[in-house]
Amino acid sequence: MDETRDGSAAEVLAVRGLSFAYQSGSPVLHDIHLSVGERELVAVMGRSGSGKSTLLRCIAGLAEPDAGAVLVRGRRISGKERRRDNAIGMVFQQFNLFPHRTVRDNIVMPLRVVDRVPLATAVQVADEHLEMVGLSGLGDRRPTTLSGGQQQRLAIARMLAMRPRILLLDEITSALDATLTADVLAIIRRLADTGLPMLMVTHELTFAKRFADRIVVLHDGRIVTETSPEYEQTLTPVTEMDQPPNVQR
Ligand SMILES: Nc1ncnc2c1ncn2[C@@H]1O[C@H](COP(=O)(O)OP(=O)(O)OP(=O)(O)O)[C@@H](O)[C@H]1O
Repeated sequence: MDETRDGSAAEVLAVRGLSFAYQSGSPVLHDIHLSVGERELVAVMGRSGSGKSTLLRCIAGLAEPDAGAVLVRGRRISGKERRRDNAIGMVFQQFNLFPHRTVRDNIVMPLRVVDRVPLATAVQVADEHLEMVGLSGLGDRRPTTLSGGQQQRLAIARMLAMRPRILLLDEITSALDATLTADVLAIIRRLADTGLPMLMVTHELTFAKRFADRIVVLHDGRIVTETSPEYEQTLTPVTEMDQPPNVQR
């Protein structure tokens, strides 16, 4: 059996020794180790270009690491499997919605095409997920008629409907104002509490401290700090974006 037992029972996602370089350039990620447990929301922070999005893309199977492994509940799975099985869902800063389809169809379509869910079931699942993110009643509208926060919540609902076992969020609130950011992150926090582990890239230290269980800091493709939000002092340099936190490499 293609199985590698390599983590504790509570560990849902484990990244082991992951390294990656784009073909055109020098290495971007170096020997990354991290884990996300049951009901955990882990924030990934770091200055621009430190490798945060690349890390999520490698974990999601959208980029193939040069070394290392990604394990889901202790089982090592290839990038192809991660993409195929919807094991790891990813929501992007750009909402990537279908503008010519209704809000409801934006959820129904991937369910039908990717998971071959019957239409009536897909519609029911879509409406349940719209309600979950506070968008019931808007199913017949076009995404372009929604606010930025509503569009982002639709993108989250669409991914959740695919029932991922882990959710990766790449700067999903960067286009939103502070109030909408807090609204969206409150939904994210509730979902984590219901048992969906998440890894969330963000530049917002205030929100990371408020909503995340742990904060992982990347600098030049290496994890330089892994801490709980209480240890604010170790994170101060990240907000200044001028030097790595003062911790051992
Ligand atoms: N498609 C690509 N081809 C070559 N190099 C890339 C590509 N995408 C990103 N890079 C480089 O990889 C490094 C990490 O980029 P990445 O987007 O992962 O950083 P980031 O921490 O997410 O940045 P930001 O906070 O600005 O989104 C950067 O030096 C970037 O220039």
